[in-house]
This record gives sequence, C-alpha cells and structure tokens, in this order.
Amino acid sequence: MPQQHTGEPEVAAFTAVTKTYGQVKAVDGLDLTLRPGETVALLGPNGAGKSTTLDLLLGLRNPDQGTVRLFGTTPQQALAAGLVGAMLQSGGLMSDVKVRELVQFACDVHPRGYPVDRVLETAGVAGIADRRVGKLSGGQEQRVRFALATAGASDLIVLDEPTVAMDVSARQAFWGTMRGLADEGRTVLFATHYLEEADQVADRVLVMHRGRLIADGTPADVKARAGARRIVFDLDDIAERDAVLRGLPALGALEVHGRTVRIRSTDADATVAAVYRAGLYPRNLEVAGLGLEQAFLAITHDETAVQQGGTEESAR
Ligand SMILES: Nc1ncnc2c1ncn2[C@@H]1O[C@H](COP(=O)(O)OP(=O)(O)OP(=O)(O)O)[C@@H](O)[C@H]1O
Repeated sequence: MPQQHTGEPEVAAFTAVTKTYGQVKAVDGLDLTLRPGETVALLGPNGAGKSTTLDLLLGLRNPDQGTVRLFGTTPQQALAAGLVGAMLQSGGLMSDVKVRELVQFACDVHPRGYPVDRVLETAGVAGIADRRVGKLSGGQEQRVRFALATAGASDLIVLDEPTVAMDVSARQAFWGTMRGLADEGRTVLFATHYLEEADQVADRVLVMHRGRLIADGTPADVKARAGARRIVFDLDDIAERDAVLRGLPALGALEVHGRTVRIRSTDADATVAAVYRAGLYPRNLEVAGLGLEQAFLAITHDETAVQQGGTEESAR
C-alpha cells in the first residue's frame, strides 16, 4: 500500500489540472477533492470533459498542467496497488473467453482479489458465467465490465456511464449493488447522463461544463443553486409588461413565449407577491420546484450565457 502523506485523508486530489487536445481545453483548471466514502456523480453535457477527467484520474492520460494524486500517490501507483477499480466506456472485452474465465483473470491479477463466485454473484452475472463474452447483450456486457471493476477490494470505484444499455430493472439492480459497495465504505465516482440516477444514488453531484466544474454539492444544493422554483403564468397584456417582468425580484431567468411567462426564481414568494403588487393579473399560475434535470439545464445554460457575455438576468 503506497504511503499516504500525513494529514491527507483524501481519496483523490486534482490541483489546477488542465488537459488540452489541439484547440480544445477538455479539462480547464480543475480543482477537486474526493473524500472517503462519498458516492459522487459527475454530470455534464456531451463534450464537457467527464471522460477526460476520469482518464486523468486513472492515469490513462497525463495533465498538461497541474497534478492528480490518488491516495497520496500517483494514479499509476494507486492502480498497481489495487486501490482502484474502473469501468470505462472504451476498450473492447476479449470476446472468445467465457464470462467466468474473464472475471477469474481479473480476480487473479488484483492484488486484493475476491473469490470469483462472489464477484459473479455480486455483479449479477452468475447466471451467464458460462457464456462467451462475444455473445452477450449490451446490458449483460456492462454487468461483466462491472464485475471486472469490482473483482477485488478496491477503495475507489470509477464508473464511466455504467448503466448505458441497461434496461430499467437492470439499472435498479445495478444501483442496489452499488449502494451496497458504498455502504461498505468505498468511494464511488460515476459519470452519467441519467440525472435521476445522480439524484437517487449520489450524495455529491459535480457538474462540468466546457472542462470546468460549475457546480459541486448535494443533489439538493445543485437544485437550489439553479434557483429553487419555476413559476409559469399567462398574461393577456404581455406586450406592455416587459419592463415590469424584467424588474421582478429574485429573477433567475425570464422567458416569454406568446402569452406565457416562464420564470426561474430564487424566492418564489417574493416574485409572485411582486407580480400581484405590480397590478398584473396572472392566469393559470403554477409554482413548482426544479428537478435535477431542470437544475442541470439551468446551470449549464447560465454558464454558457456568462461565457458569451450574457446579461445578469440570464446569468442569475
Ligand atoms: N483523444 C481526443 N482527441 C481530441 N479531442 C478529444 C479527445 N478526447 C476528447 N476530446 C475532446 O475533449 C472534449 C471533452 O471530451 P470528453 O470525452 O472528456 O467529454 P465527455 O464529457 O466525456 O463527453 P460525453 O458525454 O460525450 O462522453 C470534447 O470537446 C472532445 O471532443
């Protein structure tokens, strides 16, 4: 086991990490610490830099600037010590071997490997242990990848879009298993496009956009960060009301389509009270909380507006 620096309990630490491909800054000045026992979801639109971040974490790529440390050492040393199990999108599996043989191999090479039957069972692939890997469905192949990532007693498990190609019940079973691993004290980091998974499974959500971390908190924090409430109503005399609407308090974002006004508000009570105080007569008024999906869209949309020199209103 590599030496940990005294007073450095973190599982992973990115310090001012930048990774550039030609003109594209895939990761741009990333500072991030993962602590023991966290289940962390990494979210972001396509091309945000999630896979590159995981590659840097696992030492598959080196940063152009900054440092990545895993368990107080280099990613390569941490991997060699069996401290990390990973399930990535890229890289084909050997197709001519049987599932059991492949998983057995992963158990054998892991410095703290588990018995193969335990791994097959936990990953939900015991029933297909004698199938050839090349004959598996997409969802089954994902579960075999998961078995490989959990073949030994790794302290950190890294998963890049683990439930792609799984149906709903396979996903539920998968996250049930993951929860069990997290409850044993493992740190889990997973990239996903399924926001409901992040909401249900993660205790910390990271949102990346254009290589930068733009939100970091509990799912509830991230929702609150986007503005807590969505207000929708219709107005008949909307054309004359533009200035009033723009002057409403706690305005996160304002959209007007036809007669319908959509507002994201950081204080819905104050905004709605001001609507009435201004003498507006809203019809069909609705106030609702943002889901993580809407929060995510709001945050990434706002960030784009800021980067493009958007107004304070659209930038929150
Ligand atoms: N090997 C590479 N060569 C050139 N550009 C790359 C390479 N890998 C990634 N990129 C670029 O870096 C940026 C970040 O890509 P990355 O795959 O890390 O994003 P992502 O958030 O994982 O995206 P997705 O959700 O689509 O998987 C993108 O603009 C991508 O086109």
